[in-house]
Amino acid sequence: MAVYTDVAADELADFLKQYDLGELLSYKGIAEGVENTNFLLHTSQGGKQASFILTLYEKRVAKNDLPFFLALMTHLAEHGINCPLPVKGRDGEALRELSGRPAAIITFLEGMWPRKPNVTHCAGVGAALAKMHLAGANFAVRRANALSVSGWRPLFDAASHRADEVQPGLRTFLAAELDHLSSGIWPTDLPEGVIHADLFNDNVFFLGDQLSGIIDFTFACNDMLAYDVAICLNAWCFEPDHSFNVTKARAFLNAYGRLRKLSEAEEAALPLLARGAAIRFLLTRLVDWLNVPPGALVKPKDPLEYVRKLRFHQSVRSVRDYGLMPSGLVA
Ligand SMILES: Nc1ncnc2c1ncn2[C@@H]1O[C@H](COP(=O)(O)OP(=O)(O)OP(=O)(O)O)[C@@H](O)[C@H]1O
Ligand SMILES: N[C@@H](CCO)C(=O)O
Repeated sequence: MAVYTDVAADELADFLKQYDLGELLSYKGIAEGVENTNFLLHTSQGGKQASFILTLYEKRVAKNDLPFFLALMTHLAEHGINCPLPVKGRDGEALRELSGRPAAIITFLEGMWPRKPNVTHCAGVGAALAKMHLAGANFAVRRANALSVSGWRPLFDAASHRADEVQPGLRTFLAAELDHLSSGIWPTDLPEGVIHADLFNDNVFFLGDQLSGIIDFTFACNDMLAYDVAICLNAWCFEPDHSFNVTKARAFLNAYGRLRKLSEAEEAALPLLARGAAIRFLLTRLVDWLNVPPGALVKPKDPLEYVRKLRFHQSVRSVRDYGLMPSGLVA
């Protein structure tokens, strides 16, 4: 996360009076991330210290969607997924307002996100993603994916006139890819469920090589489960020089498939879904790159990383290129 909205100490102390979290010892803004404002809080109660995360929801989050995210975290935690839990105030409410923004406190998760993901991390993520998909199966609340195909064109329109400032030719490249993906080829009949939709390495915590939990459900929604797999292929299976690491992909896909087997149709759609996932993050990054709010504590993420990833997916012919032997074929 980042810090877009400042919170004064007395304002926060007043805010915390609505909770049973004890006395505020300290708080600080978290510079990581790009979407929302986050603070790490330390409180003390009866001589015991505790840590929490306070989130102020910013630009891309619709207020009406917040109950979905908070209920989802509770549901997943109740179904064996280690994720933060929303903290309720004395009035039983987890969602309220602070500094003019919707705000919630969530529990602190131990662990570190991996700066240099290895094959073991990728396998851990595959298993965690499959567990999350299975755990979300009976979650009754629904939220459409605002950042699927129909959400990409408005992002393009907002940024395309300046795209060539970031890389010459980028506008034409994006326009052609968008036309292709919105030409009626996007799958509509693959298995759906609750997806995380942003399971990047900074949203997955590990203790050593052991996955300890997942965070940041502010893009979670109902969509194709295989689309979440495609997002992770983008986020976890490329090297810092943006070359694709098929060993990581194989480890990730095999670990996922051991818990939730991809159907033949899902496997066949994976290259297309990976292209869609790449353009989704390319576009949000491009918009953010060109629109850093003055004074915000945030480091925008590089959109061009996703141009290279997208070019790779454009060259993929089947899941074999992702390290998987297609179902139905004998190895
Ligand atoms: N429940 C938590 N427990 C511990 N640390 C947390 C927790 N939630 C957030 N953090 C810390 O805050 C950072 C940013 O959080 P988060 O990824 O939710 O922000 P964001 O702005 O939504 O980021 P992104 O750019 O990934 O969308 C995390 O990388 C982590 O260091
Ligand atoms: N995980 C995203 C940021 C949040 O949407 C990215 O790396 O672009």
